Amino acid sequence: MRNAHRVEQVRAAEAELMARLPEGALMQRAAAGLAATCARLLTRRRGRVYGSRVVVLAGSGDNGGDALYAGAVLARRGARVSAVLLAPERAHAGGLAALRAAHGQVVLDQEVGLADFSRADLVLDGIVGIGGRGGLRAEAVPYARAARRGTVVAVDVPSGVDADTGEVAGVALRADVTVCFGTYKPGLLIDPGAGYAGAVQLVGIGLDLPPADVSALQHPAVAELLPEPGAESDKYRRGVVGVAAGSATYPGAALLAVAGALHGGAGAVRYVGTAAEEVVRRFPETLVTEGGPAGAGRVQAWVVGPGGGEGARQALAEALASDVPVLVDADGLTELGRLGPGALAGRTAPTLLTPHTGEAARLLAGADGGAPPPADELAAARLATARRLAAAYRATVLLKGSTTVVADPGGAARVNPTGTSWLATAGSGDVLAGLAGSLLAAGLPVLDAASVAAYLHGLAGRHAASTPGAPVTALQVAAALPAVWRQVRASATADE
Ligand SMILES: NC(=O)C1=CN([C@@H]2O[C@H](COP(=O)(O)OP(=O)(O)OC[C@H]3O[C@@H](n4cnc5c(N)ncnc54)[C@H](O)[C@@H]3O)[C@@H](O)[C@H]2O)[C@@H](O)CC1
Ligand SMILES: [K+]
Repeated sequence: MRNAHRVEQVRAAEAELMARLPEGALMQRAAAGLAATCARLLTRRRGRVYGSRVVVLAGSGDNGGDALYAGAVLARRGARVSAVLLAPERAHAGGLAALRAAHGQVVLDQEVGLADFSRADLVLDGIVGIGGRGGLRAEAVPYARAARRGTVVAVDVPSGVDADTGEVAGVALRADVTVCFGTYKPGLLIDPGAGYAGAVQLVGIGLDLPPADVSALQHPAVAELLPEPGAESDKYRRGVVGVAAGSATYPGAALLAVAGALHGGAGAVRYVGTAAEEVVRRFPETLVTEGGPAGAGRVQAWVVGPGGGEGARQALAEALASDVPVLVDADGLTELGRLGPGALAGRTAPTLLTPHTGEAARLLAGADGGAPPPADELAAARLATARRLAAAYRATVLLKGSTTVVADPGGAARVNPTGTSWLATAGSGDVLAGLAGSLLAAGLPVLDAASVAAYLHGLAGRHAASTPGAPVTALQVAAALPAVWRQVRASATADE
């Protein structure tokens, strides 16, 4: 599990540790870790550190201090290091002195700085870290825009990315590698910020941290959560997932949701809706029932809404009246947006909403009574949007898109690290809904079911795309689920 903490949590932990350590010790730890990563990258790129060109972009705070100290270490190993000071009168005094003592150059002319930047083997972005507010200031913008040939290493966070949210106001430095200190920051895991961070490496500095603000699953945690049948399990004990999906207009959604559900670990899939004939023809193992969820017999979770069309309203009402977890997707979300949060008020079991940003906009409008906010604004503030919806509907929300975010009404949040743009294909959301519903029926808590589903779905998208090396269909994503399930399980066995 990758755990990320907000700036205020990091600051509190740092203050507590600094009080027990000699002055500057923490910065030395950070700078040493940073310099070690830079040396590795230079060695990989040029065979050695000696003689390589390194540019340090140093802002006015401690982030610049880290970068200057790391620059000094590289200069002592023979790198030709120049530091571009973006606020010369406020540059970190200790870091600057260390760099000068190691015979590093200081550049004050922007033209020269930009030329150095463009031809450096390695650039250290120490303009601003967790103390950054708002977008990059004007003097730093040319560096974010300039062409460059070398590797950019961001110090703690790419400058211009909001550490708490991943939001980017204006331009930001695009890094190949980000070396962060003490803990991951949410902004390194959530797009658009995650897209600027490149590969993220964590350097421990000994912080004693509270529970994470946001976390991202990795293989071992997913492997532990995957449901596994015990010796006693029959199909009913393993859980039955009910899928109310598809309509005369969209029969395909039924097939795709069932395909996802069949691979999610529930013991059986019960389909209700108008596409029963097609479903059984394609997936004979599916149980089918005429009518709606109310008359369908006992299930352990409902999936309602994919391709639901005109029947979505009734199916939603019947599923929500049950006392089992309900996943609401697609047309079900449109209906829920019309009804507002009151429709979930009487629920005794968890509800999971799986909107993309357009559906999220309609849900927010349903909660606030206003006009739907622009979907691109919601996409740019993914964490805040998911949390806002979770709070308004008192439901767990899986907000789909580039970096899928899952937020619980209690405040816990997970971000999905396996996403891929291959999943932006018709019907892929139906597969995800079925998969997550199946994990709910198998007994996973709702935050786990949602985040494990997003994780497997992302891996399956990558797997399916890599096999033909071409665009994938949603059915191919569903078909890849067993392979990625095995891959995750195998990695856990290898770790044991
Ligand atoms: N506090 C600590 O103990 C440690 C801090 N460390 C480093 O210190 C950083 C935090 O240092 P600071 O609190 O000094 O903050 P930063 O260095 O991140 O930024 C604050 C400075 O940048 C300026 N600034 C704010 N927004 C800006 C913007 N948009 N564009 C340009 N300049 C802007 C501010 O005027 C201020 O001078 C961390 O990110 C990390 O790199 C590490 O050395 C580890 C230990
Ligand atoms: K930075």
